[in-house]
Amino acid sequence: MAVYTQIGAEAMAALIAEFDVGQLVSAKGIAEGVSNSNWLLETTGDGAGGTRFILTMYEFRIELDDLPYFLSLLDHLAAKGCPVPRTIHDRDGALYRMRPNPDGELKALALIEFLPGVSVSDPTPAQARAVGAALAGMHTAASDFAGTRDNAMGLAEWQRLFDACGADGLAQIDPHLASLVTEHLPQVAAAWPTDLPTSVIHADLFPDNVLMLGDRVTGLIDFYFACNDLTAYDVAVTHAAWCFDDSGRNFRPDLSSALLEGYESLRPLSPQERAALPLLAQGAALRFTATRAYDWLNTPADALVTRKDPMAFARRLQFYADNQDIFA
Ligand SMILES: Nc1ncnc2c1ncn2[C@@H]1O[C@H](COP(=O)(O)OP(=O)(O)OP(=O)(O)O)[C@@H](O)[C@H]1O
Ligand SMILES: N[C@@H](CCO)C(=O)O
Repeated sequence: MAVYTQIGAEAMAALIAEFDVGQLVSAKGIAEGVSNSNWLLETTGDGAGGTRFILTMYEFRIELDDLPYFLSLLDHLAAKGCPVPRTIHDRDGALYRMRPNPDGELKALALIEFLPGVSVSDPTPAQARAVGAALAGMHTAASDFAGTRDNAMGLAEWQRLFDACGADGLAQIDPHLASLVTEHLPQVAAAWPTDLPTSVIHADLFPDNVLMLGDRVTGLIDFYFACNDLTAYDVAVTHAAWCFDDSGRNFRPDLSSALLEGYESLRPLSPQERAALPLLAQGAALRFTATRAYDWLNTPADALVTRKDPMAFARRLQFYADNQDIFA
């Protein structure tokens, strides 16, 4: 569940009155997600258009200084026709508001447009193709976005997270994990490209961050890892997230070709980008192995969240290292 902070009906109505969206009709906490508290709101809907909105209270992990980047990126992409929720500005034009939670801690809150659709758990090639095209559309549409943000989840951070886990911690997860990391991380780091095109990237485009109706992408959400980095790395992250079963044991070549075809229908990869994909995909697998391993060891047993299996991405790492020809 992800509603960490309770907001009473009167306080919610008063908060919503700060936006030109009509009066509050209902507010329901959303169970999905782990980082923030989210509510689905329905209003009588006057000014800003629409009657359904997502209210997010930023609880952990997000730096306040990064919020203008994330929220104005949504506006930029939505204005260019990408299936991305726009930010509803308050009556003063602000992208977010600050509000004390019941413990008196100031928290940031933002209202964004609700988009229809569901997250698929067993994608078809047609859906993978549509996701590839939506990713390319996003990269292209962001090319004139003025904001910049470094990738806080880049190579140096993977290294830091693995170090924090320690060899013993990694061995607790799986006896082979430490040697897998020691074998691949230095090689990937040494060969990491520096001369490929960069852009705004989503950096976490997993199926649960894509809303779909049939074969159509209706929403790209959760831009809270978005940053400026190698464009092809985002393709690699999306590939790692979409082209295997959850356990990482079974690669799906049909989804892989569909995703890449969809991507290249809008933004063809350069020969250099394509040649780098095997390495970038190993990097993507290392990134999610690192964060999942760290969370595995550091999430208290009574926490509300379900830990995600690091080995699902360690298996992808091994697969990408052993099968570099899949991107040829
Ligand atoms: N704009 C939107 N339109 C419709 N539903 C949305 C929208 N934004 C978020 N949601 C719903 O809220 C859920 C949680 O959102 P989100 O993934 O942003 O939360 P989070 O706490 O940041 O999650 P994560 O665990 O991925 O860090 C999503 O799974 C989706 O069901
Ligand atoms: N999408 C990530 C969580 C957010 O970084 C994962 O599945 O590990």
